[in-house]
Amino acid sequence: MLRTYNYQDLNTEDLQQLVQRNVDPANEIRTIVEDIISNVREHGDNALLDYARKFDKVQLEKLYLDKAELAELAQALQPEQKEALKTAYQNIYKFHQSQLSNEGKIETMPGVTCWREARPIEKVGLYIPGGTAVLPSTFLMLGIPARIAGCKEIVVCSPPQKSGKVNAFIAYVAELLDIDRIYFAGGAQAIAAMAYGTESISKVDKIFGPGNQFVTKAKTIIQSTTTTAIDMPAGPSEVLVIADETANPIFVAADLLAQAEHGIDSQAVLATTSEQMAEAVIAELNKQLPVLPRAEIAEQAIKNSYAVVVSSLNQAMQFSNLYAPEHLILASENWEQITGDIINAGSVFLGNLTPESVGDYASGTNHTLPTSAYARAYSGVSVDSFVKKITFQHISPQGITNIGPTVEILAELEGLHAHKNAVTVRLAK
Ligand SMILES: NC(=O)c1ccc[n+]([C@@H]2O[C@H](COP(=O)([O-])OP(=O)(O)OC[C@H]3O[C@@H](n4cnc5c(N)ncnc54)[C@H](O)[C@@H]3O)[C@@H](O)[C@H]2O)c1
Ligand SMILES: N[C@H](CO)Cc1c[nH]c[nH+]1
Ligand SMILES: [Zn+2]
Repeated sequence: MLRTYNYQDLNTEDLQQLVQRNVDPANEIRTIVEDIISNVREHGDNALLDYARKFDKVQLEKLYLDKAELAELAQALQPEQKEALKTAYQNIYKFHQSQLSNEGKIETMPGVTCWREARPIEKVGLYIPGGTAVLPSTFLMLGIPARIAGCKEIVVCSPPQKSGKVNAFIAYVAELLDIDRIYFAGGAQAIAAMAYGTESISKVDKIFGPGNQFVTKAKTIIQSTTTTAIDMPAGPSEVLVIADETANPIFVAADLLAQAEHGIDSQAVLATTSEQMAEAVIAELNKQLPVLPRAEIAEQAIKNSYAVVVSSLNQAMQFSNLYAPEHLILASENWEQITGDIINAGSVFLGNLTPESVGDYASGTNHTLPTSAYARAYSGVSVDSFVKKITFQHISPQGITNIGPTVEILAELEGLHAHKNAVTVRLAK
């Protein structure tokens, strides 16, 4: 069920192929998405209504739910469900609030002072996935840092459910976050609407949130064609588990399946130092998978997944750094030996008692993370993602005497005499 490779049999080309995911060689996804984007640009709200009919099978009467409608929907929740969402809210809030740091002022030379201050991005767009599963946890993961950062306008889009509404959990999170409206827009059309604006939806400065291949492709396209920025490419979920002989195969299989159940294009990879462990995990997958309610989805994802047998934890880490997983689980009693070697990963789960699911929901870390090897260069969402850091400098009378001659020489060297003069006129005073 899980393809297994021996690391030592793989050459560099095999490894490169193995770590590739979600490639779109014939540009099929790009072509579909470009067409959706230009349709939304041209037809605005009407295009969104058409796509809701086409992709979400919903005939919408209006494009959003307001605060009163959301509050009414939220009443359907049981007290323990509200409590669970509140606990998650508090933990995520605590962890993200700790990210608000005030950097000190630095005197680079006597009288020359430099510093940075954070300012919120004013208009942000949050995409909350809702195709194969509705994800209120993603709403918390994006809404909390946006609120902590102090963003003025928060536009929220999520695909409409068959009921023509949003689900009660999403409605309750909207209440916790004090959100005024949720727009019914899913997929690439939601991203286009927030990047260009429509009659109802404001154009935003930056779009956040994970999604399927259509959402992710739309984000990467609008990033290069509009002035709207994106958090990162955060596509189909993936996990890489490093397991040695101290791992528990029941836990490892459960962790692989937890990400496999997200979508047929999710990927769950095992890198193990023990052939017996690989066999035991496969036996567990065979037991645990068929009884899952989302077995069909998970089975497809597991077909798209594999195990690699390595000779040491160091070799496992070498492979993991090449793969650059969204989630990395160190299923070993010896995890402390190898954390220092982690170079590329979105979020890391240490030891045998730390399931990835805790990060998905409630430990406090953010679950919006780079996929498809983008963890080589991107970090996951944080409060920093919602602010710009503006640099400041101040030069005192002593400072201009100290730094002025250096700038004059450098400006002269570049042949930029007006630059030099801006210093010279001050030195002459
Ligand atoms: N990386 C992360 O941080 C992270 C976090 C949470 C979820 N995820 C991933 O987000 C994804 C959510 O995907 P989803 O599909 O459930 O929901 P989604 O909201 O991303 O996508 C649903 C929308 O896709 C569009 N769509 C569906 N089929 C289409 C088609 N054939 N052509 C054009 N558009 C189409 C529709 O508009 C639909 O509303 C999953 O893959 C999950 O693994 C990633
Ligand atoms: N694992 C997802 C990120 O890839 C996040 C999530 C939301 N709900 C459950 N899981
Ligand atoms: Zn998950």
